[in-house]
Amino acid sequence: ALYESVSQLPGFAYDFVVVGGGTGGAVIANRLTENPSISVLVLEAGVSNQGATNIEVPLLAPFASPQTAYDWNYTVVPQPGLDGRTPAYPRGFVLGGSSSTNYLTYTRGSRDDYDRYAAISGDEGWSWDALQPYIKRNERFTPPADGHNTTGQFLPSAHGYSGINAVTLPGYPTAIDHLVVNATQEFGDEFPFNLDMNAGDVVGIGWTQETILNGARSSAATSYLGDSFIHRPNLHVLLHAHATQVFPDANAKSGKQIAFNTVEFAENRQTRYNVTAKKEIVLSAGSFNTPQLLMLSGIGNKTALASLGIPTLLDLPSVGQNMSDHPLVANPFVVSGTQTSDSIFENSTRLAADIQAWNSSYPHEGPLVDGLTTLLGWLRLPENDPIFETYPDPSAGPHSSHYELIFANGFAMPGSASPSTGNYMTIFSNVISPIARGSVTLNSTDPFTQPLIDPALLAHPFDTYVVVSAIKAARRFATASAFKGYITGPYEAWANATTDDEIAEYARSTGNSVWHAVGTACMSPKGAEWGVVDPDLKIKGAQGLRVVDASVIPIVPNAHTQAPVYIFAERAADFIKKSWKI
Ligand SMILES: Cc1cc2nc3c(=O)[nH]c(=O)nc-3n(C[C@H](O)[C@H](O)[C@H](O)COP(=O)(O)OP(=O)(O)OC[C@H]3O[C@@H](n4cnc5c(N)ncnc54)[C@H](O)[C@@H]3O)c2cc1C
Repeated sequence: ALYESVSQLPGFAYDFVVVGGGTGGAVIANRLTENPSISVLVLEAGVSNQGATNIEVPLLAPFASPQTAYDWNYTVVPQPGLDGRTPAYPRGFVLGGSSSTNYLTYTRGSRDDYDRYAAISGDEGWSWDALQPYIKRNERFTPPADGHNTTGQFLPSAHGYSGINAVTLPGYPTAIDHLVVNATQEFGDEFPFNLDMNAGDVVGIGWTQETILNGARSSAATSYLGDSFIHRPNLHVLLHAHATQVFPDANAKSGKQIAFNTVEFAENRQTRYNVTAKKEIVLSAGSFNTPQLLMLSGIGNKTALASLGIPTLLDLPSVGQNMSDHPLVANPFVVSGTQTSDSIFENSTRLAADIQAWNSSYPHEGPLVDGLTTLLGWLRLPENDPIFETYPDPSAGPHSSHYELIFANGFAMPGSASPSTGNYMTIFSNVISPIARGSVTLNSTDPFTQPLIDPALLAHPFDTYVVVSAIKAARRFATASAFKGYITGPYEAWANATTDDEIAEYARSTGNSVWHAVGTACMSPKGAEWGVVDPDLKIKGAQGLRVVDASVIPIVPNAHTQAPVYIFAERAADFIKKSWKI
């Protein structure tokens, strides 16, 4: 059942209390309540996902955040790699979390990513091969909204058809689709076509798979907490409930490990309540809010906690550290065609008509049924690139990339307003194998003050080198004969950036994040001196406290991060079921 107010809540003791009804938390809530004798309460700080056009309609995703009622409205600390700028860093403040407001691309990452997680954690169960059943449990591959023939657009055998979260291929043709595919044929050596980047080897450019069902967003809220699950009598989901601290069990016998069983939360940031977890508390508040909640509860770096007057319960210096993220730079081109998203967004009458057409059809129809991109790709620097004489290759392996190119059929530059006229194609160039590491630290003991978020964007010379290489690659790609007569030239902001230094300065002055921060409650081997959680995602030195969200992922993958979070959460649900024999 879904509750809008504490006054409706039937009780204050549950087997499991899940903090955060987002991507990871929704999976846990769903899987644990498959057993009708197990009770679960989800505390979600944010609002309902129902009836929000910018959440439901895929092409409108960029309007769901930042600076909206569905966003935490965070900004980052000044970024030296971005000329000291402080971009907004969106996070979903809504049921479904960031899966309700993200840009819908479904990418799992590479075989190498997961094999590296297995090596880092010392648990073979995190390897690509071992995770296949969990990938399939998450995914329900469905036909695209327009029902077109998808032969040659994906590898059917790599997909799951009976999972919970819907995945599909683009359902409305765009003006650039065949141009991009043709360019991969012309430049096959440097920019090969990849039939399915979700089959283990990401290298190459291919069709974007998206978390969309019949032309509408498929989020953790519409899938794992959808109508067929949220009415389970043993599942209670409370909105506007912001967890402020977790406490040890007052009655627990003092042993080696501290046992946690109480969550304090505030309704609408006001009245505080306590709720008891009879079995476990699961933290799924995301890469920024999970470490914040841990530190507010006395779990973190002892010295840092002491400086804020917080007594330390568990000295875990890795809490909030080790953040890795994907820096993004947008490269818009001016185009001669008029069939771009600009023609929709620059004309309010056209936009209203397209929304009307979307609303009055099911499966939904028209140009709004897809996210911002219908094709994207993952690419490596050349093997003999001179940069590797200075820095060892940080990529996860040969099936992995150093940078990503994303193709958007219109103007898109996060943090900058779109021009009011004209037609564009944007190629994003993103750093996928960053060396820089960022952090989340407490600014205040007030749980409603945002933590200090430092994603360390372009903070390492290697990362800047990669982004410059990626921008130059985007330019080379755009010279394919497929684009002749279509692309008329680079958009003014970067038209004059030609030397490497000028291109780096363009990156610093316009760059942003792809919003994939991970690693702030990193998993490490059992008994390791570093790390925050064991490979079973339990907090080191604690009982009754687990983390299931993006923060446990040790290094940012060759992926937009929702699918990796779903995959981690599916395995985590199995850990919990096994350890409680439920
Ligand atoms: C704008 C944007 C675009 C993105 N685009 C893509 C994309 O196209 N494809 C992709 O794969 N990934 C994308 N991502 C990244 C991806 O969505 C996230 O990595 C993933 O959803 C994170 O899952 P999570 O479970 O860690 O956190 P979330 O899904 O964010 O869930 C955390 C939940 O906890 C709640 N919460 C936080 N603190 C508290 C508290 N103290 N008490 C109670 N509740 C709390 C939050 O409100 C939220 O609901 C994007 C992200 C953003 C923000």
